[in-house]
Amino acid sequence: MAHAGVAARTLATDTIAAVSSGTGAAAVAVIRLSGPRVGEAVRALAGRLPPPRRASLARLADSRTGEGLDSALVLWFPGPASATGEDMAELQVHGGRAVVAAVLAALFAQPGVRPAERGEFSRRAFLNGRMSLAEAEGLADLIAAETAQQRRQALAHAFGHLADRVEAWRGALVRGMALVEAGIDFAEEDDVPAQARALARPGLEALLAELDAALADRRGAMVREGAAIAIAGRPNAGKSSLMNALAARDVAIVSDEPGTTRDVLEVALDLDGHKATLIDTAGLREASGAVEAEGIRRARARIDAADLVLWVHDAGIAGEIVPDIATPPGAEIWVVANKSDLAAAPTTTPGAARILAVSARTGAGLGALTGALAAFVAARAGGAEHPALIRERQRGAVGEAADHLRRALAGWEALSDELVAEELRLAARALGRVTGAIDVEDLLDVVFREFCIGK
Ligand SMILES: Nc1nc2c(ncn2[C@@H]2O[C@H](COP(=O)(O)OP(=O)(O)OP(=O)(O)O)[C@@H](O)[C@H]2O)c(=O)[nH]1
Ligand SMILES: [K+]
Ligand SMILES: [Mg+2]
Repeated sequence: MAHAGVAARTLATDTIAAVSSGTGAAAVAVIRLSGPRVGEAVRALAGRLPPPRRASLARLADSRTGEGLDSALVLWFPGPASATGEDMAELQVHGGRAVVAAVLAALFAQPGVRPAERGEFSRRAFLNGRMSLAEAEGLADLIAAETAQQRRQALAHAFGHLADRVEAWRGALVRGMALVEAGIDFAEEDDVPAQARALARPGLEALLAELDAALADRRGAMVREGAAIAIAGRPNAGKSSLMNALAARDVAIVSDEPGTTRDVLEVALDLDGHKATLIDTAGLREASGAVEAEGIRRARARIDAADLVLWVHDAGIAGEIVPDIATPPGAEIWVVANKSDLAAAPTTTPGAARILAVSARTGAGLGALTGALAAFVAARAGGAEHPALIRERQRGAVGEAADHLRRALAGWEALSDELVAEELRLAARALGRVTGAIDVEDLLDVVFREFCIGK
Protein backbone atom coordinates (compact mmCIF):
# COMPACT_ATOMS: atom_id res chain seq x y z
CA MET A 1 0.00 0.00 0.00
CA ALA A 2 1.45 3.38 -0.93
CA HIS A 3 1.31 6.24 1.53
CA ALA A 4 0.91 9.94 1.10
CA GLY A 5 3.63 12.20 2.36
CA VAL A 6 6.54 9.93 1.60
CA ALA A 7 8.91 11.38 -0.96
CA ALA A 8 9.77 9.74 -4.26
CA ARG A 9 11.56 6.39 -4.18
CA THR A 10 14.91 6.57 -2.53
CA LEU A 11 17.76 5.14 -4.51
CA ALA A 12 19.69 2.74 -2.34
CA THR A 13 23.07 2.06 -3.88
CA ASP A 14 23.73 -1.13 -1.95
CA THR A 15 22.21 -4.45 -2.79
CA ILE A 16 21.38 -6.48 0.31
CA ALA A 17 20.94 -10.19 0.85
CA ALA A 18 19.96 -12.27 3.86
CA VAL A 19 18.32 -15.51 4.93
CA SER A 20 14.68 -14.65 5.60
CA SER A 21 13.51 -18.03 6.83
CA GLY A 22 15.17 -18.19 10.25
CA THR A 23 18.35 -19.84 11.44
CA GLY A 24 19.15 -23.50 11.97
CA ALA A 25 18.93 -26.46 9.64
CA ALA A 26 15.64 -26.82 7.76
CA ALA A 27 14.40 -28.46 4.56
CA VAL A 28 14.26 -25.15 2.72
CA ALA A 29 15.90 -21.79 3.37
CA VAL A 30 14.76 -18.58 1.68
CA ILE A 31 17.44 -16.06 0.75
CA ARG A 32 16.12 -12.62 -0.22
CA LEU A 33 17.89 -9.92 -2.16
CA SER A 34 16.96 -6.29 -2.72
CA GLY A 35 18.66 -3.42 -4.52
CA PRO A 36 19.97 -2.25 -7.89
CA ARG A 37 22.32 -5.17 -8.56
CA VAL A 38 19.93 -8.03 -7.81
CA GLY A 39 19.47 -8.88 -11.50
CA GLU A 40 23.22 -9.14 -12.09
CA ALA A 41 23.78 -11.15 -8.91
CA VAL A 42 21.08 -13.67 -9.83
CA ARG A 43 22.41 -13.94 -13.34
CA ALA A 44 25.91 -14.55 -11.99
CA LEU A 45 24.79 -17.47 -9.81
CA ALA A 46 21.89 -18.96 -11.79
CA GLY A 47 23.24 -18.26 -15.28
CA ARG A 48 20.06 -16.39 -16.27
CA LEU A 49 17.27 -14.19 -14.97
CA PRO A 50 13.98 -16.12 -14.84
CA PRO A 51 10.71 -14.52 -16.01
CA PRO A 52 9.30 -12.11 -13.40
CA ARG A 53 7.20 -13.41 -10.48
CA ARG A 54 7.37 -17.07 -11.49
CA ALA A 55 9.27 -19.79 -9.67
CA SER A 56 11.92 -21.41 -11.91
CA LEU A 57 14.27 -24.20 -11.05
CA ALA A 58 17.91 -23.27 -11.53
CA ARG A 59 21.32 -24.70 -10.75
CA LEU A 60 23.28 -22.23 -8.64
CA ALA A 61 27.04 -22.05 -9.03
CA ASP A 62 29.77 -19.93 -7.51
CA SER A 63 30.72 -17.50 -10.27
CA ARG A 64 34.30 -17.31 -8.95
CA THR A 65 35.07 -21.04 -9.15
CA GLY A 66 32.25 -22.48 -11.23
CA GLU A 67 31.54 -24.91 -8.38
CA GLY A 68 27.93 -26.10 -8.26
CA LEU A 69 26.25 -25.04 -4.98
CA ASP A 70 22.64 -26.16 -5.07
CA SER A 71 19.59 -26.62 -7.20
CA ALA A 72 17.15 -23.89 -6.17
CA LEU A 73 13.82 -22.24 -6.94
CA VAL A 74 14.52 -18.72 -8.14
CA LEU A 75 11.99 -15.88 -8.14
CA TRP A 76 12.67 -12.49 -9.70
CA PHE A 77 10.60 -9.44 -8.69
CA PRO A 78 11.57 -6.36 -10.68
CA GLY A 79 10.91 -3.06 -8.85
CA PRO A 80 9.01 -0.93 -8.17
CA ALA A 81 6.15 -3.44 -7.79
CA SER A 82 8.04 -5.49 -5.20
CA ALA A 83 7.86 -5.70 -1.41
CA THR A 84 10.67 -3.16 -0.94
CA GLY A 85 9.97 -1.15 -4.09
CA GLU A 86 13.41 -2.14 -5.41
CA ASP A 87 14.47 -5.00 -7.66
CA MET A 88 14.20 -8.14 -5.55
CA ALA A 89 14.83 -11.85 -5.82
CA GLU A 90 14.19 -14.88 -3.69
CA LEU A 91 16.33 -18.01 -3.78
CA GLN A 92 14.71 -21.06 -2.19
CA VAL A 93 17.67 -23.31 -1.49
CA HIS A 94 18.13 -26.51 0.49
CA GLY A 95 18.20 -25.48 4.14
CA GLY A 96 21.46 -27.04 5.34
CA ARG A 97 23.82 -24.61 7.05
CA ALA A 98 26.67 -25.28 4.62
CA VAL A 99 24.46 -24.80 1.56
CA VAL A 100 23.11 -21.49 2.88
CA ALA A 101 26.59 -20.30 3.86
CA ALA A 102 28.04 -21.15 0.42
CA VAL A 103 25.22 -19.45 -1.51
CA LEU A 104 25.46 -16.33 0.68
CA ALA A 105 29.24 -16.23 0.27
CA ALA A 106 28.86 -16.47 -3.52
CA LEU A 107 26.30 -13.62 -3.40
CA PHE A 108 28.46 -11.39 -1.21
CA ALA A 109 31.34 -11.94 -3.64
CA GLN A 110 29.26 -10.10 -6.28
CA PRO A 111 30.07 -6.41 -6.64
CA GLY A 112 27.85 -4.14 -4.54
CA VAL A 113 26.14 -6.98 -2.63
CA ARG A 114 26.40 -7.03 1.17
CA PRO A 115 24.60 -8.64 4.14
CA ALA A 116 21.34 -6.92 5.11
CA GLU A 117 21.10 -5.21 8.48
CA ARG A 118 18.27 -5.91 10.90
CA GLY A 119 14.97 -4.74 9.48
CA GLU A 120 16.63 -3.32 6.38
CA PHE A 121 14.16 -4.87 3.92
CA SER A 122 11.24 -3.33 5.85
CA ARG A 123 13.10 -0.05 6.20
CA ARG A 124 13.54 0.15 2.44
CA ALA A 125 9.87 -0.75 1.96
CA PHE A 126 8.92 2.16 4.25
CA LEU A 127 11.32 4.62 2.59
CA ASN A 128 9.94 3.68 -0.81
CA GLY A 129 6.36 4.23 0.32
CA ARG A 130 5.47 0.53 0.17
CA MET A 131 4.23 0.53 3.77
CA SER A 132 3.66 2.92 6.65
CA LEU A 133 5.48 2.86 9.98
CA ALA A 134 2.38 1.51 11.71
CA GLU A 135 2.23 -1.30 9.14
CA ALA A 136 5.93 -2.03 9.68
CA GLU A 137 5.28 -2.30 13.40
CA GLY A 138 2.33 -4.57 12.71
CA LEU A 139 4.62 -6.75 10.63
CA ALA A 140 7.19 -6.93 13.43
CA ASP A 141 4.43 -7.88 15.87
CA LEU A 142 3.12 -10.48 13.44
CA ILE A 143 6.51 -12.17 13.34
CA ALA A 144 6.76 -12.03 17.15
CA ALA A 145 3.13 -13.05 17.84
CA GLU A 146 2.81 -15.83 20.41
CA THR A 147 -0.95 -16.14 20.73
CA ALA A 148 -3.80 -16.29 18.24
CA GLN A 149 -5.17 -12.94 19.35
CA GLN A 150 -1.78 -11.24 19.03
CA ARG A 151 -1.50 -12.67 15.54
CA ARG A 152 -4.91 -11.32 14.55
CA GLN A 153 -4.19 -7.85 15.94
CA ALA A 154 -0.76 -7.69 14.32
CA LEU A 155 -2.23 -8.77 11.00
CA ALA A 156 -4.81 -5.98 11.15
CA HIS A 157 -2.00 -3.49 11.76
CA ALA A 158 0.21 -4.96 9.06
CA PHE A 159 -2.71 -4.63 6.64
CA GLY A 160 -2.81 -0.93 7.40
CA HIS A 161 -5.97 -0.73 9.51
CA LEU A 162 -4.34 1.53 12.10
CA ALA A 163 -2.59 3.52 9.39
CA ASP A 164 -5.95 4.04 7.64
CA ARG A 165 -7.55 5.20 10.87
CA VAL A 166 -4.73 7.64 11.61
CA GLU A 167 -4.76 8.93 8.04
CA ALA A 168 -8.49 9.60 8.41
CA TRP A 169 -7.80 11.60 11.59
CA ARG A 170 -5.06 13.50 9.84
CA GLY A 171 -7.35 14.20 6.91
CA ALA A 172 -9.92 15.71 9.30
CA LEU A 173 -7.22 17.90 10.85
CA VAL A 174 -5.94 19.06 7.51
CA ARG A 175 -9.49 19.94 6.46
CA GLY A 176 -9.92 22.04 9.61
CA MET A 177 -6.56 23.63 8.96
CA ALA A 178 -7.51 24.50 5.39
CA LEU A 179 -10.63 26.27 6.65
CA VAL A 180 -8.73 28.25 9.27
CA GLU A 181 -6.04 29.15 6.76
CA ALA A 182 -8.72 30.30 4.36
CA GLY A 183 -9.42 32.93 7.01
CA ILE A 184 -5.78 34.01 6.87
CA ASP A 185 -5.63 34.13 3.09
CA PHE A 186 -8.88 35.98 2.67
CA ALA A 187 -8.55 38.24 5.71
CA GLU A 188 -9.11 41.29 3.52
CA GLU A 189 -12.41 40.05 2.21
CA ASP A 190 -15.68 40.61 4.09
CA ASP A 191 -16.71 37.75 6.40
CA VAL A 192 -14.85 34.77 4.98
CA PRO A 193 -12.57 34.42 8.06
CA ALA A 194 -15.35 34.15 10.63
CA GLN A 195 -17.38 31.77 8.44
CA ALA A 196 -14.44 29.53 7.69
CA ARG A 197 -13.52 29.18 11.36
CA ALA A 198 -17.08 28.43 12.35
CA LEU A 199 -17.20 25.66 9.73
CA ALA A 200 -14.03 24.07 11.07
CA ARG A 201 -14.95 23.81 14.73
CA PRO A 202 -17.51 20.94 14.90
CA GLY A 203 -15.28 18.57 12.93
CA LEU A 204 -12.29 19.35 15.11
CA GLU A 205 -14.29 18.86 18.30
CA ALA A 206 -15.47 15.47 17.07
CA LEU A 207 -11.90 14.57 16.17
CA LEU A 208 -10.61 15.48 19.63
CA ALA A 209 -13.28 13.25 21.20
CA GLU A 210 -12.12 10.41 18.93
CA LEU A 211 -8.46 10.88 19.79
CA ASP A 212 -9.25 10.95 23.51
CA ALA A 213 -11.31 7.77 23.18
CA ALA A 214 -8.50 6.03 21.31
CA LEU A 215 -6.01 7.08 24.00
CA ALA A 216 -8.27 5.83 26.80
CA ASP A 217 -8.66 2.46 25.08
CA ARG A 218 -5.94 0.16 26.47
CA ARG A 219 -7.21 -3.00 24.75
CA GLY A 220 -4.58 -2.97 22.02
CA ALA A 221 -1.74 -2.71 24.51
CA MET A 222 -3.37 -5.45 26.56
CA VAL A 223 -3.28 -7.78 23.55
CA ARG A 224 0.31 -6.96 22.68
CA GLU A 225 1.78 -6.98 26.16
CA GLY A 226 -0.71 -9.35 27.76
CA ALA A 227 -2.68 -8.87 30.96
CA ALA A 228 -0.59 -8.56 34.10
CA ILE A 229 -1.91 -10.98 36.74
CA ALA A 230 -0.17 -10.55 40.10
CA ILE A 231 -0.24 -13.24 42.78
CA ALA A 232 -0.18 -11.62 46.22
CA GLY A 233 -0.91 -12.55 49.82
CA ARG A 234 0.55 -13.33 53.22
CA PRO A 235 3.70 -15.45 53.52
CA ASN A 236 3.11 -19.19 53.09
CA ALA A 237 -0.40 -18.79 51.64
CA GLY A 238 0.81 -20.89 48.71
CA LYS A 239 1.43 -18.16 46.10
CA SER A 240 4.49 -19.81 44.57
CA SER A 241 2.74 -23.20 44.64
CA LEU A 242 -0.18 -21.64 42.72
CA MET A 243 2.21 -20.04 40.22
CA ASN A 244 3.86 -23.41 39.54
CA ALA A 245 0.51 -25.16 39.24
CA LEU A 246 -0.88 -22.61 36.76
CA ALA A 247 2.34 -22.55 34.73
CA ALA A 248 2.54 -26.37 34.89
CA ARG A 249 6.23 -26.18 35.65
CA ASP A 250 8.58 -25.60 38.52
CA VAL A 251 9.20 -21.87 38.19
CA ALA A 252 9.29 -20.73 41.81
CA ILE A 253 10.85 -22.17 44.96
CA VAL A 254 8.24 -23.54 47.36
CA SER A 255 8.96 -24.24 51.01
CA ASP A 256 7.22 -24.25 54.38
CA GLU A 257 9.42 -21.34 55.42
CA PRO A 258 7.52 -18.03 55.39
CA GLY A 259 9.33 -15.38 53.34
CA THR A 260 10.71 -17.81 50.73
CA THR A 261 10.00 -15.65 47.68
CA ARG A 262 11.96 -12.40 47.52
CA ASP A 263 12.36 -11.55 43.84
CA VAL A 264 9.44 -10.98 41.49
CA LEU A 265 9.02 -13.98 39.17
CA GLU A 266 7.16 -13.97 35.87
CA VAL A 267 5.82 -16.58 33.49
CA ALA A 268 3.95 -16.04 30.23
CA LEU A 269 0.60 -17.83 29.94
CA ASP A 270 -1.46 -18.46 26.84
CA LEU A 271 -5.06 -18.38 28.07
CA ASP A 272 -7.26 -19.60 25.19
CA GLY A 273 -5.25 -17.58 22.69
CA HIS A 274 -4.81 -14.53 24.94
CA LYS A 275 -1.46 -13.59 26.36
CA ALA A 276 -1.08 -13.01 30.10
CA THR A 277 1.87 -12.59 32.41
CA LEU A 278 1.60 -14.30 35.77
CA ILE A 279 3.65 -12.58 38.46
CA ASP A 280 4.64 -14.26 41.75
CA THR A 281 5.57 -11.88 44.57
CA ALA A 282 6.96 -11.89 48.09
CA GLY A 283 4.48 -12.51 50.94
CA LEU A 284 3.26 -9.24 52.46
CA ARG A 285 4.00 -8.69 56.17
CA GLU A 286 6.26 -6.61 58.45
CA ALA A 287 9.63 -7.37 56.88
CA SER A 288 12.25 -8.99 59.09
CA GLY A 289 15.26 -7.60 57.26
CA ALA A 290 16.50 -5.38 54.46
CA VAL A 291 16.30 -8.08 51.78
CA GLU A 292 12.74 -9.03 52.62
CA ALA A 293 11.78 -5.33 52.82
CA GLU A 294 13.13 -4.82 49.28
CA GLY A 295 11.21 -7.90 48.13
CA ILE A 296 8.00 -6.48 49.56
CA ARG A 297 8.66 -3.08 47.95
CA ARG A 298 9.05 -4.78 44.55
CA ALA A 299 5.96 -6.88 45.18
CA ARG A 300 3.84 -3.80 45.88
CA ALA A 301 5.12 -2.01 42.78
CA ARG A 302 4.00 -4.90 40.57
CA ILE A 303 0.70 -5.35 42.39
CA ASP A 304 -0.05 -1.63 41.94
CA ALA A 305 0.35 -1.95 38.17
CA ALA A 306 -1.50 -5.25 37.70
CA ASP A 307 -4.71 -5.70 35.73
CA LEU A 308 -5.80 -8.42 38.12
CA VAL A 309 -4.57 -9.40 41.58
CA LEU A 310 -5.08 -12.91 42.87
CA TRP A 311 -5.04 -12.53 46.65
CA VAL A 312 -4.03 -15.98 47.81
CA HIS A 313 -5.33 -16.92 51.22
CA ASP A 314 -4.56 -20.00 53.28
CA ALA A 315 -8.08 -21.40 53.84
CA GLY A 316 -6.84 -23.01 57.05
CA ILE A 317 -6.38 -19.59 58.63
CA ALA A 318 -9.61 -18.38 60.23
CA GLY A 319 -10.81 -14.77 60.42
CA GLU A 320 -11.74 -12.10 57.92
CA ILE A 321 -9.72 -11.94 54.70
CA VAL A 322 -8.56 -8.37 54.11
CA PRO A 323 -6.43 -7.94 50.99
CA ASP A 324 -3.77 -5.48 52.10
CA ILE A 325 -3.18 -3.90 48.68
CA ALA A 326 -4.02 -0.96 46.46
CA THR A 327 -4.76 -1.52 42.77
CA PRO A 328 -5.17 1.00 39.97
CA PRO A 329 -8.68 1.96 38.84
CA GLY A 330 -10.20 -0.71 36.66
CA ALA A 331 -8.11 -3.52 38.13
CA GLU A 332 -9.81 -6.34 40.02
CA ILE A 333 -8.95 -8.33 43.11
CA TRP A 334 -10.01 -11.96 43.37
CA VAL A 335 -9.60 -13.99 46.53
CA VAL A 336 -8.11 -17.41 45.86
CA ALA A 337 -8.73 -19.57 48.91
CA ASN A 338 -5.89 -22.08 48.67
CA LYS A 339 -5.33 -25.38 50.48
CA SER A 340 -8.94 -26.47 49.98
CA ASP A 341 -7.63 -29.99 50.70
CA LEU A 342 -7.13 -28.87 54.31
CA ALA A 343 -10.06 -26.54 55.02
CA ALA A 344 -13.27 -25.23 53.48
CA ALA A 345 -13.09 -21.80 51.81
CA PRO A 346 -15.02 -18.80 53.13
CA THR A 347 -17.98 -17.85 50.96
CA THR A 348 -17.87 -14.04 51.12
CA THR A 349 -15.12 -11.48 51.41
CA PRO A 350 -15.53 -7.71 51.39
CA GLY A 351 -13.77 -5.92 48.50
CA ALA A 352 -13.17 -9.00 46.36
CA ALA A 353 -14.87 -9.38 42.97
CA ARG A 354 -14.98 -13.14 43.48
CA ILE A 355 -13.77 -16.03 45.61
CA LEU A 356 -12.37 -19.22 44.16
CA ALA A 357 -11.45 -22.26 46.23
CA VAL A 358 -8.42 -24.18 44.97
CA SER A 359 -5.75 -26.55 46.09
CA ALA A 360 -2.36 -25.93 44.52
CA ARG A 361 -1.38 -29.31 45.93
CA THR A 362 -4.17 -31.52 44.55
CA GLY A 363 -5.13 -29.33 41.59
CA ALA A 364 -8.74 -29.01 42.77
CA GLY A 365 -10.41 -25.84 41.43
CA LEU A 366 -7.51 -24.97 39.11
CA GLY A 367 -9.54 -25.67 35.94
CA ALA A 368 -12.24 -23.25 37.10
CA LEU A 369 -9.61 -20.64 37.98
CA THR A 370 -7.91 -20.94 34.58
CA GLY A 371 -11.28 -20.63 32.83
CA ALA A 372 -12.14 -17.51 34.84
CA LEU A 373 -8.73 -16.00 34.02
CA ALA A 374 -9.20 -16.66 30.30
CA ALA A 375 -12.65 -15.03 30.37
CA PHE A 376 -11.24 -12.02 32.24
CA VAL A 377 -8.41 -11.48 29.77
CA ALA A 378 -10.69 -12.01 26.76
CA ALA A 379 -13.16 -9.43 28.06
CA ARG A 380 -10.39 -6.90 28.75
CA ALA A 381 -8.69 -7.34 25.39
CA GLY A 382 -11.91 -6.84 23.41
CA GLY A 383 -12.27 -7.46 19.69
CA ALA A 384 -9.13 -8.65 17.99
CA GLU A 385 -9.62 -6.68 14.78
CA HIS A 386 -9.81 -3.40 16.67
CA PRO A 387 -7.21 -1.09 15.10
CA ALA A 388 -6.13 0.30 18.46
CA LEU A 389 -2.98 2.09 19.48
CA ILE A 390 -0.73 -0.65 20.75
CA ARG A 391 2.70 0.85 21.22
CA GLU A 392 3.91 3.65 23.46
CA ARG A 393 5.36 5.32 20.36
CA GLN A 394 1.94 5.45 18.73
CA ARG A 395 0.24 6.48 21.96
CA GLY A 396 2.78 9.29 22.52
CA ALA A 397 2.29 10.73 19.04
CA VAL A 398 -1.51 10.63 19.23
CA GLY A 399 -1.39 12.13 22.75
CA GLU A 400 0.71 15.00 21.44
CA ALA A 401 -1.72 15.56 18.58
CA ALA A 402 -4.64 15.63 21.03
CA ASP A 403 -2.80 18.20 23.20
CA HIS A 404 -2.23 20.56 20.27
CA LEU A 405 -5.81 20.18 19.09
CA ARG A 406 -7.09 20.81 22.62
CA ARG A 407 -4.99 23.98 22.78
CA ALA A 408 -6.37 25.18 19.45
CA LEU A 409 -9.97 24.60 20.56
CA ALA A 410 -9.44 26.10 24.02
CA GLY A 411 -8.00 29.26 22.45
CA TRP A 412 -10.53 29.36 19.62
CA GLU A 413 -11.85 32.82 20.50
CA ALA A 414 -8.64 34.31 21.86
CA LEU A 415 -5.98 33.05 19.43
CA SER A 416 -5.25 34.51 16.01
CA ASP A 417 -5.90 32.46 12.88
CA GLU A 418 -2.15 31.98 12.52
CA LEU A 419 -1.79 30.54 16.02
CA VAL A 420 -4.80 28.23 15.69
CA ALA A 421 -3.49 27.03 12.33
CA GLU A 422 -0.05 26.46 13.87
CA GLU A 423 -1.50 24.28 16.66
CA LEU A 424 -3.43 22.29 14.06
CA ARG A 425 -0.31 21.92 11.94
CA LEU A 426 1.63 20.59 14.95
CA ALA A 427 -1.21 18.17 15.68
CA ALA A 428 -1.16 16.92 12.08
CA ARG A 429 2.60 16.53 12.21
CA ALA A 430 2.35 14.50 15.44
CA LEU A 431 -0.23 12.19 13.80
CA GLY A 432 2.03 11.89 10.78
CA ARG A 433 4.63 10.33 13.04
CA VAL A 434 2.37 7.32 13.63
CA THR A 435 2.44 6.31 9.99
CA GLY A 436 5.70 8.01 9.08
CA ALA A 437 4.04 10.51 6.75
CA ILE A 438 5.38 13.76 8.17
CA ASP A 439 4.88 16.26 5.40
CA VAL A 440 1.36 17.63 5.35
CA GLU A 441 1.86 20.36 2.77
CA ASP A 442 0.93 18.10 -0.14
CA LEU A 443 -2.33 17.04 1.48
CA LEU A 444 -3.05 20.60 2.40
CA ASP A 445 -2.94 21.64 -1.24
CA VAL A 446 -5.41 18.99 -2.27
CA VAL A 447 -7.81 19.69 0.54
CA PHE A 448 -7.57 23.40 0.16
CA ARG A 449 -8.69 23.07 -3.44
CA GLU A 450 -11.54 20.82 -2.31
CA PHE A 451 -12.67 23.45 0.18
CA CYS A 452 -12.19 26.50 -1.92
CA ILE A 453 -15.33 28.11 -0.44
CA GLY A 454 -16.44 29.67 -3.66
CA LYS A 455 -13.33 31.76 -4.25
N1 LIG B 1 -1.89 -28.83 51.92
C1 LIG B 1 -1.53 -27.90 51.07
N2 LIG B 1 -0.34 -27.27 51.19
C2 LIG B 1 -0.01 -26.33 50.34
C3 LIG B 1 -0.86 -25.96 49.26
N3 LIG B 1 -0.27 -24.99 48.57
C4 LIG B 1 0.94 -24.73 49.15
N4 LIG B 1 1.09 -25.55 50.23
C5 LIG B 1 2.25 -25.57 51.13
O1 LIG B 1 2.33 -24.31 51.78
C6 LIG B 1 3.70 -23.96 52.00
C7 LIG B 1 4.01 -22.59 51.44
O2 LIG B 1 3.93 -22.65 50.03
P1 LIG B 1 4.58 -21.55 49.09
O3 LIG B 1 4.07 -21.83 47.75
O4 LIG B 1 6.03 -21.50 49.32
O5 LIG B 1 3.91 -20.26 49.70
P2 LIG B 1 4.18 -18.75 49.34
O6 LIG B 1 2.91 -18.04 49.53
O7 LIG B 1 4.81 -18.64 48.02
O8 LIG B 1 5.19 -18.32 50.47
P3 LIG B 1 6.24 -17.12 50.52
O9 LIG B 1 6.94 -17.05 49.22
O10 LIG B 1 7.12 -17.47 51.63
O11 LIG B 1 5.42 -15.90 50.80
C8 LIG B 1 4.52 -25.06 51.35
O12 LIG B 1 4.90 -25.98 52.37
C9 LIG B 1 3.55 -25.70 50.39
O13 LIG B 1 3.84 -27.06 50.13
C10 LIG B 1 -2.11 -26.66 49.16
O14 LIG B 1 -2.93 -26.41 48.25
N5 LIG B 1 -2.39 -27.59 50.07
K1 LIG C 1 6.97 -20.23 51.71
MG1 LIG D 1 6.55 -17.82 47.42
